[in-house]
Formats: sequence, C-alpha cells, structure tokens
Amino acid sequence: MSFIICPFFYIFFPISQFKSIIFVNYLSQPNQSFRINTYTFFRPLPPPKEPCPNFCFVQERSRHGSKRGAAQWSSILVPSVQEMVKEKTITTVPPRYVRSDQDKTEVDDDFDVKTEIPIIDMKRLCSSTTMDSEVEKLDFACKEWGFFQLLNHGIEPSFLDKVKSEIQDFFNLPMEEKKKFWQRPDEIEGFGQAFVVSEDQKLDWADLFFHTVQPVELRKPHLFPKLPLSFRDTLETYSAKVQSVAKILIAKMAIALETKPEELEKLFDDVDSIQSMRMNYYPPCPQPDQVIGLTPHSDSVGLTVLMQVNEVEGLQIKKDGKWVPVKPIPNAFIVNIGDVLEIITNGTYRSIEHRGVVNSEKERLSIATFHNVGMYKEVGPAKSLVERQKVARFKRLTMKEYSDGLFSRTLDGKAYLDALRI
Ligand SMILES: O=C(O)CCC(=O)C(=O)O
Ligand SMILES: [Fe+2]
Repeated sequence: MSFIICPFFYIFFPISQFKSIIFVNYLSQPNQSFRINTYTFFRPLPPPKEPCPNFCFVQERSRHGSKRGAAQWSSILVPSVQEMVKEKTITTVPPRYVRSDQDKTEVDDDFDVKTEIPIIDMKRLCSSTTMDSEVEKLDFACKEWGFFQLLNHGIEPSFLDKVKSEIQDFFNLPMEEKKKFWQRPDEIEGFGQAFVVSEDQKLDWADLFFHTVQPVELRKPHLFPKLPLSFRDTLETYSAKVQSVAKILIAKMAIALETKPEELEKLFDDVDSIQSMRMNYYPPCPQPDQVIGLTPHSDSVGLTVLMQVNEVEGLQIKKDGKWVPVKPIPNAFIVNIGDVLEIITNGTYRSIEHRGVVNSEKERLSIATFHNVGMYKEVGPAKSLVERQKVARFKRLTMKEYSDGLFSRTLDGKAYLDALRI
C-alpha cells in the first residue's frame, strides 16, 4: 500500500508496501514550501531525476498530483466499505475490490504447534527468576517469526473490553458524525483508506481510522481532541498502557541483543518518539475469496502492538512462503517487529509481511498501535551489532529521510526495506 503522504505520514501510517518509486531529497533545495499536515516543509520542484545516494527512483511524480490523480502526501478519498455493505444488498463484489492479483489459496491449512506463532509471557519476562528463559524465547520469536502473542501484559481485561466496545461504537456512529472525522484532501489521518493514488487502483475491503496519538503536539486538532469524550479518555489511557508495554518489550529485546541503551531502548523512550493508531474495520463480504481486507505489507515502524477487537480471525502472516493464520488468544496482544527495528537490529529481528482476510458472515475489527522513533533521530544498524556481526546490512539515515523515501513509493511488500540494504 502506499502513497505519497507527508514526511510524517509513515510514522503515522506505518505500513510499507511499495512498487514504483521516486525519491526526492526535499531538503536539498529549500526554496519552496507547502503545508504537510501540521508542518511546513521545504522542498524542490520538480523532483530530481538522478537517483539519490540512498534511494533509487523509477517513476517520477508531479509535485501537486501524481499522474494517477492523487495529490502528493495524500490518499484519494474512496467510498466507505462499511456504508456500502450497510446500504445495499451486495451479492457480488464491485470490480474495484476484486483482487485477482492476490493469491488467497496458498494458506497453510495444516498449521499446528510448529507453525503457530510463539507466545511470550510478560509476567515471566519481568520476573527475576524466569526472565532469562523468557528473554531467550522473545529473542527466538523476533528472529524466527517477527511476530508473537503476548500474555499477562498487565492491562486489565475489563479495561480492554471497554476499549473494544468503544471502538465498535465509533465505527457504528451515524455517517453524519463520522464525516467529521473523514480524511481531508491532502491528509491521511482520519477515516478512509490508505495509499490510494489512482481512480482505478484496487481497494481493500475495509475502512480504517488512523491518527497520531503521541507526541501530543502532532495530534490533528479535528481528530483526537474532537472524539467523543469517553472514547478520547479511553484511548488516552490505552495509549499510555500500550506505550509502557512496548517500552518493556524493547528493553528486553535490548537485553537479548546486548545493545547499549542509546542504540535501542532510548530511541523509543524519548519525548519525540511517536505513537500512532490504526483501527481497522473489515465488513463481511459476499465473495470473501475475491477481495483482500488488508493488502500484504510489513509495518514501517519500530514495534506494533495489535489487539483483536472482536473474536473474528483474519490476520495471516507469511512464514516460509506460506500464509499462516493467526489464532488470537483472548486478551493477548499480537506484537510484531517493524521495518525500523529490523534496520536497528541489523536484520537480526525480522519485520514480516502480513495481511488481513475477510469472511462472508462476520465483521472484523482490530486496532494496531505503532511505536516509532522521533522524526529527527538517525536510525541505522546498532554499532555494537555491526561490530559483532562485522557487517552493516542497512544504510543509516534520519527518520525524515526514511519517511520521505517511504512515501514516494507504491506498495510492494518489503521492497523499501530492500532498497535500504547495503
Ligand atoms: O487487522 C489486522 O489484524 C492487521 C492490521 C495491520 O496489520 C495493520 O493495521 O498494520
Ligand atoms: Fe500491519
């Protein structure tokens, strides 16, 4: 998925899948400006035609709108799938949602204990008597799977029930109310879909609500502050609780990796580190095999903490070339390594492709909370890992450069991360 979004977008919208590319070194010609979300950036026009030292580019985009119709740093507004399903009795999927490009058959149906994603117990991770063995399990999960389910994370089930029920209520608000929170032209936060860059691009069978939560200055004034009061309070508390879970996990990963604090955990434990949330709503579909709920992607952030909002399955992860369904454990989180952590860990921990599928009977909801490094921080392989492994597998770059490159691309699995490999 992708598209031209603000330089901050990728932090906000941390999914990377991109096919064609341009890269623009915006800061090199600080003579033009335009507004991107809440920021003004300086950038050249038109984009340079030579490949930039860090990135390649294949396809040029115009500054004010791509050849395919999307304004830069935005996603074309598309109909709400939830509304479409509610309003009409749909028996066949409209052509724009038919995904013959996606192979939905290569699912590993024989998955068993061997192919079920690892389970990590946070209580054991934090207890002095069991920490070592649980850290070892965590290390294995991050190396071999890039995904794990997290039990005993300490967030009370009754509070999680409240979060889930309020998310459901939020998606069930009347359209008149939801319109206030809809994506605006040239923006990517709010209700909508992501990375839609042309009128003929295929779409996901889903609606999403995406917003930046931390730091507070990056919140869009018409989104978080305008949410229904109780939902806002609930999300504020959820944000803080999930943030502390993420920080503990990253600190334990640092122990496993034997990195220095400034190389890993401090990057995510700073005033400028970024947390964003994406709520996904997948309506039932009359022809579930024809569509995809969420296009295969890897998350372009540091760490993602995902919660299933209802008991309906749909997440699949790519393991040894096959799609493996994730059977969520009630009240556990599903945690995954994002591209930025793969870079920092010099490829030791893996950011794995995943996707969402839908079914014909039940709606499905999830909430992904993304944790990332501040925009002006530099990321690259941790020096102590490079020394030990005697090779740096990725380039070093600021998060700003990373996001500029990321949002100049279309969707293509892990192609962006590959472009950053040395
Ligand atoms: O809905 C899901 O289970 C997956 C969501 C996801 O991968 C994302 O929002 O990045
Ligand atoms: Fe994801």
